[in-house]
Amino acid sequence: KVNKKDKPQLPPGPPKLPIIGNLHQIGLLPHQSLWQLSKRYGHVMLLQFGRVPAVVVSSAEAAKEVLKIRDLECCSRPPLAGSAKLSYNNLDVAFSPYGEHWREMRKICVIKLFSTKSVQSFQFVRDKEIDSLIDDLNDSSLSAATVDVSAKMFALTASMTLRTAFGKAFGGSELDNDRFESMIHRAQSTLGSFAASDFFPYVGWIVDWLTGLHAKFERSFHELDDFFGLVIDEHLNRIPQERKEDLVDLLLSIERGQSEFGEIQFSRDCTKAVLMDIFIAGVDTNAITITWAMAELARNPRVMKKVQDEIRNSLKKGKVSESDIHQLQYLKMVVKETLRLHPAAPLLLPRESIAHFKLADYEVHPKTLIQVNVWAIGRDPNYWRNPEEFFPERFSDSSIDYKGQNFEFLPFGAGRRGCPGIYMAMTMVELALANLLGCFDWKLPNGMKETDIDMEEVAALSTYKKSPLKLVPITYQRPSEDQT
Ligand code: HEM
Repeated sequence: KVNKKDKPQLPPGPPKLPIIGNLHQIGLLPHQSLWQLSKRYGHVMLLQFGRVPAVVVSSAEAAKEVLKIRDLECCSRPPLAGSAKLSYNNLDVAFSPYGEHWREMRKICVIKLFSTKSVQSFQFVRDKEIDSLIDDLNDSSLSAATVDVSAKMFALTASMTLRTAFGKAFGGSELDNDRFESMIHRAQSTLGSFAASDFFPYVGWIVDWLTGLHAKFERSFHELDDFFGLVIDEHLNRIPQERKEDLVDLLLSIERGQSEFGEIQFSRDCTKAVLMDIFIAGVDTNAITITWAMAELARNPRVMKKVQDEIRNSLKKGKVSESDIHQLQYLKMVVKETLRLHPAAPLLLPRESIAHFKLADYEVHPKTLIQVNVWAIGRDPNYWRNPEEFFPERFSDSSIDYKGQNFEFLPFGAGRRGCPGIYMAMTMVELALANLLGCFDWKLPNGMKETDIDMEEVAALSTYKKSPLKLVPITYQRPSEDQT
């Protein structure tokens, strides 16, 4: 006889329907549906997505257990159809399961591609892109034109990433801006899709064929693959004198065995899979963060003025450069506050347990999908006073940072699978924002009030602002005594 007290207890969760389990309870914004469910069933809850058990974590304490104390048990990724397709069968970093391949690929990212030294070596790229952005916005200011900030920020981060990774500008000959943007969004939506084959083994693929999801995955894969193939061919055919080393050159040298990373077979597909990660992780997340920050500032004129004053008074010059950013403490708080309310990946990337373990006294079995709702944790009144308010001052005199040590604030995740691109991301985001705010004042278009700014979200792999943010830039004229 087993005493009831000694029986392993599974986490609580909502009742489920036959076959689909709880899938019907996940709406278009899964982080919000899961947040509502967690209010009823607790900060560690168990759901069933078709045949797959899923544990959803919605508190800092449980997040710490998953991402720190039990990191090793929780650091794999589930085999999902969309990500497997785009990552050349999980040859990349972000979606590959825990193991030797992932460890080596991650090492390449941390030591080579996204290291401080590598990011700093591309400062000239970011400088040039900021110059063109400022010129462009000055033109809009002259004609008092309304600017689509969301689209501009996408173009900016796409150009910065493309030129860093591929040595080529956004809107090059093969891909115009619109095609490039839809290619990225299609890939995002492929990676963020719920495929029937993910949750219904053996039969789900039939549903994916019938609904056209399979064809969507194939299309997205082929357009990315063709693009990467073209870029790689261009690099291979370049005459040596024209070479200016970018991330593709680095990956090709690893492929040729000309580097210290010899533990895995680094094939052409590995190169393409890492390029896919850089694209997907690097472009949209940064653009989304800058756009949310601008939307919050446009809604909060007090904060907008305070951050502009900081930039203009402490730097006493027009364009802000990277070496100036450390002086802008309030700007850094604005970025943190944006990441708290609008983490680009509100449920992080999905994890999968690889062993049996206990979480808050509940049993978790191997092969359980694990989702950490950092969006809900960032809005939890247990950790944040007036959590819905955009109030960057909450970070002054506080050591809370986004680097994965403070579990109430996890926009980049934490632990072994935490984001390795934090430095690259923050360099781009802070530089772009400092220049948007230092060089321009921002007005709302005709007759619009602050409260009219729509903050609705759309979820794909990342969660972005549903309606594009439209604002009118006005070039800031520095008072003449400051012009030195
Ligand atoms: C504001 C910008 C960004 C945000 C909010 C962000 C957020 C995240 C999050 C939440 C994860 C999953 C962490 C986890 O599972 O614990 C992640 C993973 C990752 N990010 Fe970022 N990221 C950003 C920018 C970047 C950039 C610029 C790069 C590089 C180009 C990058 C590369 C990656 C990679 C490769 C992974 C997978 C790591 C792994 O599975 O080992 N990210 N990021």
